[in-house]
Amino acid sequence: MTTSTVPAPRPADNTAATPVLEARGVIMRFGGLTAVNNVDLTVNSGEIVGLIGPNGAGKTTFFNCLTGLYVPTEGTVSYKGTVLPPKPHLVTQAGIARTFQNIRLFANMTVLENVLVGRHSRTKEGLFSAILRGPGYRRAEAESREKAMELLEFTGLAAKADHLARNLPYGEQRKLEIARALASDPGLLLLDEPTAGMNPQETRAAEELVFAIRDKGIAILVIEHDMRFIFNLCDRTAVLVQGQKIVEGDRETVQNDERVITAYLGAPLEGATEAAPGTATADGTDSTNSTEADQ
Ligand SMILES: Nc1ncnc2c1ncn2[C@@H]1O[C@H](COP(=O)(O)OP(=O)(O)OP(=O)(O)O)[C@@H](O)[C@H]1O
Repeated sequence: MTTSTVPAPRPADNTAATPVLEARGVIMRFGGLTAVNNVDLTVNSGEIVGLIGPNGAGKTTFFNCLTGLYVPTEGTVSYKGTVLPPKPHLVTQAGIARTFQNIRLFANMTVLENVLVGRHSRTKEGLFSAILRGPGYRRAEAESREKAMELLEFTGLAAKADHLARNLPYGEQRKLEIARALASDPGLLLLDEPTAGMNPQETRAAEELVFAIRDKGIAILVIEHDMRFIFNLCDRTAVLVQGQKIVEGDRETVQNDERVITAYLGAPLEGATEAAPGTATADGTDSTNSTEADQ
């Protein structure tokens, strides 16, 4: 298996780690298809946890269950000990933010405005006031702008605050999505393929950004097909195959697990030399350049 050239920085002190996210027995069925099958997953404070698996394994569906976009057929999702109602705005208010596999920015709004929209769950004024600059907006404007600019500084986008989002290069659009997610002051950030479509330089910058977010005290759960990214970053990685979590553990545990190798190479193994199209191999090489699917 390929080894990383970049040692993974770890939290200075994770001894007082407490569960931030606890998913218990999550099942999501679509008719006769069980896309997520009885998955348990915990993310502790200070952790970066990876979620990997071949295309169609149920990763994004699981994220959608965690964030209230889908109501799980069975199971519970708790944030800091409280079971969450499956409603996206309540999940965001509770402290979970996410990015999507496909970029979902307001293309004709500025970079700053996009972050301000992400802030609306933490202000009384809300989305429309932020867009229309109504009376309530003025009262909260200074504080929200200050916070948004801080986030743009943090993500390296401050110089482009007044640019239209659609004019940003791809890698910066992904950063902006993260800045917008951070604007809701989350305790847990879910990243769905944050490096999809990025070049190696942008991917490396994204790694740095994820570490910096973790160092701010925000726990992270990340879906990625780029195994180098996952194994550089994550304290633990869970592997989903056909909706089931087949293994969870550190890099060595996952990389050496026969079930993971089989899942990525496909069965039967005899004579198999390539991963299925659109998947990443377990040793960290991609079989195609892009694996994005509309979710
Ligand atoms: N809304 C839906 N209705 C019906 N089936 C769905 C729905 N969403 C997802 N599925 C199915 O559930 C399974 C899991 O899909 P999902 O997108 O969660 O996989 P994934 O692991 O995120 O894949 P990828 O890595 O390609 O993004 C697939 O068979 C998919 O077709």
